[in-house]
Amino acid sequence: MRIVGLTGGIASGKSTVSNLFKSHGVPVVDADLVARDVVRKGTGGWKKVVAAFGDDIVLENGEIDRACLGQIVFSDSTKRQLLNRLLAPYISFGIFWEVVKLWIKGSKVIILDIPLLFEAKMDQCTAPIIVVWVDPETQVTRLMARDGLSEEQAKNKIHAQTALDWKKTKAHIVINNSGTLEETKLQFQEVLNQVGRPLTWKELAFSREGVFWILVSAIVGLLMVQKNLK
Ligand SMILES: CC(C)(COP(=O)(O)OP(=O)(O)OC[C@H]1O[C@@H](n2cnc3c(N)ncnc32)[C@H](O)[C@@H]1O)[C@@H](O)C(=O)NCCC(=O)NCCS
Ligand SMILES: Nc1ncnc2c1ncn2[C@@H]1O[C@H](COP(=O)(O)OP(=O)(O)OP(=O)(O)O)[C@@H](O)[C@H]1O
Repeated sequence: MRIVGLTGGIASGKSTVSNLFKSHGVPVVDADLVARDVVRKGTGGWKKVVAAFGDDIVLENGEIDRACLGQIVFSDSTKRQLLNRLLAPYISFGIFWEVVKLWIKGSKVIILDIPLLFEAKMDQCTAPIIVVWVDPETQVTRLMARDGLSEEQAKNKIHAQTALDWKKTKAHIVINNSGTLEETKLQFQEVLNQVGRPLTWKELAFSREGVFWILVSAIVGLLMVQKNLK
């Protein structure tokens, strides 16, 4: 199985690119969705977060007030690190489980769309790594427009993440999403070809079929050895 890492900065265009993958039939594990699931009312993650940040971040319906928690953690790095530490085990397990489900289905190539790929050290389990890059001005403008933020709020969120230019240096593939959607789609075609090339032996061995054939070969080998010993 090939697990492709898709990362970037906030509002750099990860979801835009992951939607292109989905529309070409390539399954995507979205870490932001997993991160939402693990703090649903009553879950273990919810309990940890409420115990650490207090009832002020809980809405009347019992769910976490994400906007309020976001305001706290995006302007205070100590609190952000605390939130990351509390949720990391739940998010890692949630991602692992989503990958296992796709493995069981027989998917050979999957995309892991995760903003904190390097910070969570998940870059070690993914290859190739795609970084969706955007120039700093466009990033601020798109983030302000999408989330209705002031320039200061948008910059706070951007600076809460590892620099996008650094992530770019760690990428196997860079998609420059600073231009139009059409320009991004043109780059995407080439990326799709690269991602879809035949699996390596190692990737094949970790696919569902690979494990099946390894097991069959081991059983046949054992039977032959037993037969020869008789
Ligand atoms: C702070 C929270 C409540 C804000 O929720 P909100 O709905 O406003 O934003 P959403 O979850 O859609 O995230 C939007 C983007 O913010 C960025 N972001 C989210 N969490 C973090 C973080 N801890 N550090 C840096 N950037 C982050 C990502 O680029 C993400 O794509 C939420 O992001 C959260 O619970 N974050 C901690 C979990 C986490 O690490 N998520 C990232 C997935 S690995
Ligand atoms: N090439 C483009 N041209 C114009 N707008 C774009 C382009 N790419 C993305 N956008 C817009 O920019 C915003 C951010 O894009 P997107 O949601 O894909 O980013 P993201 O990296 O997934 O964000 P997040 O980190 O918050 O999950 C969206 O409103 C999207 O419609």
